Amino acid sequence: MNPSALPRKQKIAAEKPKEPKLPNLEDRKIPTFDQKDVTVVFVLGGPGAGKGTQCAKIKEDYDFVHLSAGDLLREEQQREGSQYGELIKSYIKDGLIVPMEVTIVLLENAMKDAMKKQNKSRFLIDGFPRKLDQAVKFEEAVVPCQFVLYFECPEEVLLKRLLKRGESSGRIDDNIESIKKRFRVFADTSFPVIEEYETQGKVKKLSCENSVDGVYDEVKKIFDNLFNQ
Ligand SMILES: Nc1ncnc2c1ncn2[C@@H]1O[C@H](COP(=O)(O)OP(=O)(O)O)[C@@H](O)[C@H]1O
Ligand SMILES: O=c1ccn([C@@H]2O[C@H](COP(=O)(O)OP(=O)(O)O)[C@@H](O)[C@H]2O)c(=O)[nH]1
Ligand SMILES: [Mg+2]
Repeated sequence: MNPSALPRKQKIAAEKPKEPKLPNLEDRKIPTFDQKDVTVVFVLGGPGAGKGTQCAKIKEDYDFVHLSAGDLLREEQQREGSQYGELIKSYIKDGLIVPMEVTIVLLENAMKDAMKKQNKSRFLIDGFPRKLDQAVKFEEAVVPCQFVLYFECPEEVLLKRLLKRGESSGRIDDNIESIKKRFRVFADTSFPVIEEYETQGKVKKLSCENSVDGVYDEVKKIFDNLFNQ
């Protein structure tokens, strides 16, 4: 149908939705928080490595707040009236990395909220940063991380776990097509973040092939050394 034949209201709906305006972080050169007051641990690993599972256990034992970047993005995607809903959905489905401005603002707001309402100062940031520029910007604008907890895992183990999780997660990216894209993005874009932190001597690497409790025993060795229970 010729769009000029449509009444005005329908014409607008037929147009491609405009890209939403992103928060501007360019001028944010001074971190919001001082590293002396706020502890951030980045928890990284391929999709399905067990980041969320282990963070749920750590937060119980060591008084951390668990902030999953993926969960915050999914919440924002579903929030009524969000200008980023469509954008987030399409990036997640394709396993791509949502523009960092959106994720950083969601994380920073969640941190402020937990500090104010729960008086917390220790944060596990799960599944972020997934790209070098995100790591640089977060440390510049929010707070530098103390260290990176990296769960190493072969792809065949990750694949098995994700397909199993997909039976009940309802996630639009726990299907074979999206999983393959996520593996590619992890290897090409996210792994360099871990390599960069390795050069800074900040990575604590663990295998995640053991049972949940077996992996957690290794996690505990690291956290017992650093934090009071
Ligand atoms: N050590 C483990 N052994 C077996 N299955 C695990 C282990 N850790 C997590 N899982 C399962 O694998 C899936 C992915 O774990 P999850 O914590 O969601 O990983 P991530 O957040 O890294 O994607 C979940 O279904 C979880 O129950
Ligand atoms: O900092 C982030 C974290 C997540 N994501 C998106 O959210 C998806 C799911 O991330 P999550 O960490 O929840 O997946 P997991 O690794 O836990 O399976 C990713 O594939 C990305 O599309 C993103 O864009 N930026
Ligand atoms: Mg997760």
